[in-house]
Amino acid sequence: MRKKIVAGNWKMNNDLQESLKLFSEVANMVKDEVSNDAEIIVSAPFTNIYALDQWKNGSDIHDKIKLSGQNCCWEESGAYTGEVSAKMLKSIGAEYVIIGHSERRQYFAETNALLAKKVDLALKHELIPIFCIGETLQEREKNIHLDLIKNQLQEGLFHLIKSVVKTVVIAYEPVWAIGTGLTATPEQAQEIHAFIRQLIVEGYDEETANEVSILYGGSCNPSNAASLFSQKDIDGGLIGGASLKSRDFTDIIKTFNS
Ligand SMILES: O=C[C@H](O)COP(=O)(O)O
Repeated sequence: MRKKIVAGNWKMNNDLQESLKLFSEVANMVKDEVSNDAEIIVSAPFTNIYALDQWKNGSDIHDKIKLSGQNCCWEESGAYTGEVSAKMLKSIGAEYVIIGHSERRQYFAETNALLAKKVDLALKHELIPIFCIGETLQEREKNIHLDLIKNQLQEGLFHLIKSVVKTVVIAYEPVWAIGTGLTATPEQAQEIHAFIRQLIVEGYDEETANEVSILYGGSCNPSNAASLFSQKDIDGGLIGGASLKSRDFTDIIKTFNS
């Protein structure tokens, strides 16, 4: 059965002290207020993951919040100045890694073929990829968004065998909704999530499709999370801006209580 997941993507925000403060606030709120079994993930900047893992291990929340990287290199190791490998991430406590976020695709020209290599290395080092897909406004207006999403999955993820693909998390993030306040309506998001699940059925089978968690991302906040997460094929969220405020992030997690 697929997991319910709320993942916070801090992006390039929070220095070390700010990260420790926010993480401990979230951890304490989660401990006191969250009674559901949603998987909670914080995707912090590389530089702060080790310290957050140390803090976590010294606290009583241990496994309640998992750590994630926001990217990893497409190569195992070597002369790639500025890059961080999947193995390095695993060694400092990360259990997940975001791959193919639209900001990486846009600002770093990451292609589906490159992302497929990252997925393979993440899995090799026992990191669960959170594989991001989604269309721009122009692509939606041109009505090519379904083909685009299909390509992103076929080229970036569907090379995996069935037993492996079912362990991966997919995040559907319409680019036009990221950081804009323009959330997809629950119906718009559900339509695409159902389409994604159907593609998994076609590429693999129904059982596999039912195992894969598909998250929604794009201006998700405490006011709209419940209506989004109540959709049949939406298994949680990848949260940007609202994950930078402990109260908002915890309130989003708590929507799985209701
Ligand atoms: O990874 C998170 C997404 O880019 C969503 O960001 P946002 O919640 O700030 O729109």
